[in-house]
Amino acid sequence: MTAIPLFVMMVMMHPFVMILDRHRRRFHHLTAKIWAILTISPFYRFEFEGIHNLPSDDTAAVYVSNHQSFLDTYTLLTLGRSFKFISKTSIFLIPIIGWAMFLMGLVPLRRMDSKSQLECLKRCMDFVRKGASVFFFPEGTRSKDGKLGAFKKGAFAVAAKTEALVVPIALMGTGKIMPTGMEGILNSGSVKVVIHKPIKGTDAENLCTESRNAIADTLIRHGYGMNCCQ
Ligand SMILES: CCCCCCCCCCCCCCCC(=O)OC[C@@H](O)COP(=O)(O)O
Repeated sequence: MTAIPLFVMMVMMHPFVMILDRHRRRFHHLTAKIWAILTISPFYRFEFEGIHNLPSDDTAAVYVSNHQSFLDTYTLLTLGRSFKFISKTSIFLIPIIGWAMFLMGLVPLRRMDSKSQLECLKRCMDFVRKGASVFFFPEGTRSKDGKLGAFKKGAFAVAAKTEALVVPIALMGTGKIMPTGMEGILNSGSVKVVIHKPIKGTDAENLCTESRNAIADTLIRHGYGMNCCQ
């Protein structure tokens, strides 16, 4: 159980983090990276392709990826980038993990609540304008069959308004290891993450289509299907 000592360290360092690195909070993301590596390494191999496409950590960007499993966030945390996940509020209620998410500055979202959606997008634009990055799962929920679903436009509206880079990422294999609805089991398997070239633009529709097509191409190349054509 590595989370408790790491969380205590986060709490002790938090005042310094808020004084010295209020928006990106890189110390907390480094702690989360260590926690994620220690938590998943005993269970599955994970590899990254296209690491050279990752903007530097001091470049504000909007990261987007497909969503297959809770293991997606663990795997992405190992990248050590200080991007702020947009997360459904219920995950913030998990002891230690949720508290750490709060200290990291992750963004809560009540998915069915339009006021919360607006508040979430405002917070994301504020983060990006202050040099921090954000991470969206534009499908809004985990895929039940590994196939790519329709993308919501929120992430791309943030990028279009702030003219921040969009970094499309394709995740493969997490849904096989921990399928949606079967969080109690861990099947054997491995994970591959493909980081695509960043995209820039001021048209949210185009940013959405280009990002989804990049991710879809990779999923199709690796034998995953599509649930719908956006
Ligand atoms: C103390 C050690 C450090 C701990 C660091 C913890 C960091 C945890 C980061 C968690 C980020 C969670 C992002 C979740 C995004 C989200 O909310 O996606 C929705 C799906 O998932 C679940 O929805 P559904 O598939 O509809 O059930």
